[in-house]
Amino acid sequence: MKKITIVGAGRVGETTAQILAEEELCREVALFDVREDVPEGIALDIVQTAPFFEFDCAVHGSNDPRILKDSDLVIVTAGFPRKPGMSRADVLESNVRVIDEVTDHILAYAPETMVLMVSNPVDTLTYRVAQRTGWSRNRVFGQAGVLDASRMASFIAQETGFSARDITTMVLGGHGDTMVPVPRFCTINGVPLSYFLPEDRVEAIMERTRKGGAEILALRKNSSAYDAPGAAVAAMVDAIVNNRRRLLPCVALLEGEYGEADIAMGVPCVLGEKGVESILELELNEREQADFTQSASAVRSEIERLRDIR
Ligand SMILES: NC(=O)C1=CN([C@@H]2O[C@H](COP(=O)(O)OP(=O)(O)OC[C@H]3O[C@@H](n4cnc5c(N)ncnc54)[C@H](O)[C@@H]3O)[C@@H](O)[C@H]2O)C=CC1
Ligand SMILES: O=C([O-])CC(=O)C(=O)O
Repeated sequence: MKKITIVGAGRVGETTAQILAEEELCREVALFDVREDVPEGIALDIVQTAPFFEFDCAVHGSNDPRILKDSDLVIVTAGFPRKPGMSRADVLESNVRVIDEVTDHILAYAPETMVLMVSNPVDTLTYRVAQRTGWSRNRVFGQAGVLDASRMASFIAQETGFSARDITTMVLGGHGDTMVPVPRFCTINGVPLSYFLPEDRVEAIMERTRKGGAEILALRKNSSAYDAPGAAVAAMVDAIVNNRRRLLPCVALLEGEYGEADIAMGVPCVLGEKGVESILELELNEREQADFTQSASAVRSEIERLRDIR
């Protein structure tokens, strides 16, 4: 992949840019932000780490949206993070305005690109971008489940003492308090989680995962998470640029899968060079499906609020 543009040179945008450059996941990382001079400053700072990390990927920043030209992938991290005590949905109205403006830049300057949404509430804003662009669902998708699954894996690692490298987890649904961790699909090097942990501990880990973003926000105080979010976005980028066809939970537009349509939310997807190549429809048990449906209602109520925003 030649060029990746990150829109929103804030905490998540900067962390992501640094990882993309370090891992040489493209030849050029571009940063766009409305804060005067800031994207140029961040780009310069990242470029100066090149001798340490031994990369020669170019990094540029600008306040001019024409920097989006020729992007193969645009990652959108622009907009307001929530503050302690708020839900992600509480920034919907403020962030829709930002995202509509960003989408118009994408349509004007990068009409051939794929779009990876990060800004919250990510399910509803992914839906908004898909509606406004009219692009096919392989090209417009979002990051949530990769992060939520990594949180769940880290909690399981702490609880069991096993390496996080050996832990595979699955979190579906909307990226909010109704997200759906699925312990039935979690293993430690292929061994089901239930072999190691009793049900009440698994339930506690599921609950901590659902509140994982809020836990960090409460501790960091002036910022929501950005280290693990940046790494999660980079993992998705790696799957795309290397055409790995990884099975990852992504925010995707549903067309009947899991009994839902006209909505974007987290489902297991095959992620490769064309973006979301397909959606895997797992057979959920009764509780998992009920939780997924409840999560879809929460996302749908946000999507309904979009109608009142001009
Ligand atoms: N999907 C996920 O898993 C995660 C999503 N997020 C979300 O990502 C977003 C960014 O979070 P942070 O980086 O911590 O926030 P931040 O406040 O550090 O950065 C946001 C940046 O967006 C820029 N911006 C605002 N309006 C813009 C516009 N019209 N065009 C271009 N840039 C614009 C701001 O100037 C700022 O630099 C938030 O909505 C947050 O909730 C954060 C972590 C994980
Ligand atoms: O908690 C937030 O608002 C940011 C986010 O989405 C996360 O860290 O999961």
